[in-house]
Amino acid sequence: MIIYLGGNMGFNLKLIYLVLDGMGDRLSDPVTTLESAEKPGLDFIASNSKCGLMYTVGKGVAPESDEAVISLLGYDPHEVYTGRGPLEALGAGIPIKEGYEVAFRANFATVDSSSLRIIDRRVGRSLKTEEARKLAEALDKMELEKYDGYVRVIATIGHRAVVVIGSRTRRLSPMVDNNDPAYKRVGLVSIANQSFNPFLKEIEPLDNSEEARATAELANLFMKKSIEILDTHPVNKERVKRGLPPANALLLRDAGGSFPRATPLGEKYGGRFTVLAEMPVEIGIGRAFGAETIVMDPPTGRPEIDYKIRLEKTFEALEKSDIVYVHLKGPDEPGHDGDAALKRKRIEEIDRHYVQPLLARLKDNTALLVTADHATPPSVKSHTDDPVPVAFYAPGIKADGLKAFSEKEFAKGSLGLIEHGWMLLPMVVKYLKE
Ligand SMILES: O=C(O)[C@H](O)COP(=O)(O)O
Repeated sequence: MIIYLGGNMGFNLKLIYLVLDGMGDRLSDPVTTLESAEKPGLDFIASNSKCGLMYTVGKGVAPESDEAVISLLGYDPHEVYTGRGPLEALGAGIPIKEGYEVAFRANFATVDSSSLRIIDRRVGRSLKTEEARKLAEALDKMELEKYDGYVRVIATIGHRAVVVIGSRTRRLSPMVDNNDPAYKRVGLVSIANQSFNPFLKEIEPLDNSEEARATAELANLFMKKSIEILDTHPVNKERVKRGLPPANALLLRDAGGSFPRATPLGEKYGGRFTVLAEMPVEIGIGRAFGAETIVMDPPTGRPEIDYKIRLEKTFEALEKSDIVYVHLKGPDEPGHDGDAALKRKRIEEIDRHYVQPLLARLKDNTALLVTADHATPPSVKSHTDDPVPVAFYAPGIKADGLKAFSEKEFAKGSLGLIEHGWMLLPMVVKYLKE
């Protein structure tokens, strides 16, 4: 990975780029989570910034986080994207052999093992990372009967995992469908389905190549064998005894067989670029795009401690960087679960323990850009294509003086409606260098 070590090329201001995962709701929601939350820090930013709304990838696209984050970093995902699987693999520290291996993002899930009906795509969010590790170990290095095939399975955080399907002798292809019906594959990109038939699908090749056919066959072989092994695994037996759902299948999505080839972040913006991330996919993006990438431990459930650590790391990184991108997962999960009260609490926690103390310490050599990678409205329980709020605060900037940090209020902002997330950062960097 290339990390740009060049000096600060003309930055007059440094930048903290704060992205709150899934923070936005629907513009059409009667009251959005942001509107109902107590968040004096974000509201201060709203009244002292230039504000607007932004489609993070484009109108009509309900993006997954990875394509949205790539876009927020200033790259058109249609040009550089190679699938989420390899980014998750890079985040988990797994190399992939381009041409002979295909990586998928995977979810441990609960299914009815005879009908293959999906009971819960995330094992009720009750699977501990330690349990997932044991289950993954039972599947990892599985040999497949065809095409000299084999599998790597690595658990990452909670129910999340990476699955790599490989062949020792045959070339494989990422052009295969998801077996996870919650995401529709369009080319290499996946789009969240707002409703779907809850059954595990067979993986289909997406083109007529031998490589795609072989990859789909190997993935389906793995699926069958993995359900047999998981269903009777002691971790699952123990979970069922305790009244918990078993993690007895893996949902695969977002196959990819290579890493993005793009100008590294530091070189693109002519400065030192750091990414602070807690989830494997954002860690993978930081690494794939050549940023200095700082891994934050997953949240412990004690926000006052977790955000204090994140804040310290932000300021440490700022010492050595021109741009520090900080990705906080907080609001996204309760959005997916339709839990509006918890989403509100997550935003309030970030405000109290991260944003307010950050504002108190912000020096006049630093600007702040705050937005979300997509909306995850509790009213929909999935990502949507709604535009998200974006605020740019810089010392001395002519602010819009908006009353609150919210979707509807930001529709009045001077930044207007930004059509693509990738337009934002180049514009901001130009300002930082003026
Ligand atoms: O939480 C995650 O990993 C993703 O952002 C959402 O993925 P999911 O729909 O599989 O929960």
